Amino acid sequence: MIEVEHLSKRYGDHLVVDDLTFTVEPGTVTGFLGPNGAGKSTTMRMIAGLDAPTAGRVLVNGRPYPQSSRPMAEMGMLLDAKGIHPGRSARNHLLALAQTNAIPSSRVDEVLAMVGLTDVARGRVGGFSLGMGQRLGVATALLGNPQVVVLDEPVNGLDPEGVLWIRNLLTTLAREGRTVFISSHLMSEMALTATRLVVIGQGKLLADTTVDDFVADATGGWVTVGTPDADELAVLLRGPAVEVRRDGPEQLRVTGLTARQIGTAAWEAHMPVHELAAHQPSLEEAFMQMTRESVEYHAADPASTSTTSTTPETVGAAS
Ligand SMILES: Nc1ncnc2c1ncn2[C@@H]1O[C@H](COP(=O)(O)OP(=O)(O)OP(=O)(O)O)[C@@H](O)[C@H]1O
Repeated sequence: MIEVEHLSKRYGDHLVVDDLTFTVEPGTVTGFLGPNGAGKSTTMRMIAGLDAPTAGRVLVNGRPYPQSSRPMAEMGMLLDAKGIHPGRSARNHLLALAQTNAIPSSRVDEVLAMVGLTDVARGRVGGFSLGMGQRLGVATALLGNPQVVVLDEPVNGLDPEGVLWIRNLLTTLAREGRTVFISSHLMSEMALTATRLVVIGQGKLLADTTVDDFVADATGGWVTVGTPDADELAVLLRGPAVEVRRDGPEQLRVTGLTARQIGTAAWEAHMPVHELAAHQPSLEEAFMQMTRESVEYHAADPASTSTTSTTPETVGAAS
């Protein structure tokens, strides 16, 4: 379990993490979301004890992580997959870590097999692709068979097969009762992998909920209604908070009412309905809605910037 309690981090006059409190429970994959610069990596670094909080604290399995006597068995982390010496082989990198952490060397071959690097384990890490480096980072995180796994952007650089692999791996780790905390910019991936979400914006907690509730709470859903009485039903349904749009000769798009309310209204008015389909916003749409106010780096409208130069901020568009 990871307990983040009133955690803050200030760099100069910039409050990068602002009084964050949340708990990451064992047995589930929890996604960590926020626009660029929201403070996710800084929070993960404080969880790892790599950055000292300005205020508040983080407990990993009940105590500050730097106090752990068996750190690699307590928590495995992937924070920067590039932080491995390029001249070393993957196997030697893992062996060195195993030796200094009292981990049997047989575990090295085990994790190499788990991440699919057995065949290239004796090759120099400097020659690895981004995806291979990412796999080695995951192998490093899992070396101590940790109870808590924290991965910053684990999907980065992985091909579709790799994405599927990491999704299955994370789900299996959670099913084994471990605490799994991952950040990702890929919303569709997060929707498939995580069951809980912690969302932050400008360092502040915006949501700590399940993926299902996060999407259900977002506005922007609509109901498609198919009926030969489209004009009459549109008149019946329209109201101050209800918008009805014609999508086809026998099709309406209704916002502001549930499928159940529409079905009941049509039935009471004796109007036949041959299609009634509720559309929920995607996780991506829900995320954009929630974080719109706290996005630090907005992409400029291309139409309005066609004659101006592009600044670094506009390149780093919010994802
Ligand atoms: N060592 C540092 N010194 C000063 N400012 C920093 C430092 N580290 C991070 N920041 C600032 O803190 C803010 C949050 O950065 P952080 O990397 O934690 O965000 P993030 O949510 O991980 O972003 P991204 O999604 O782009 O990776 C940014 O404005 C960043 O410039």
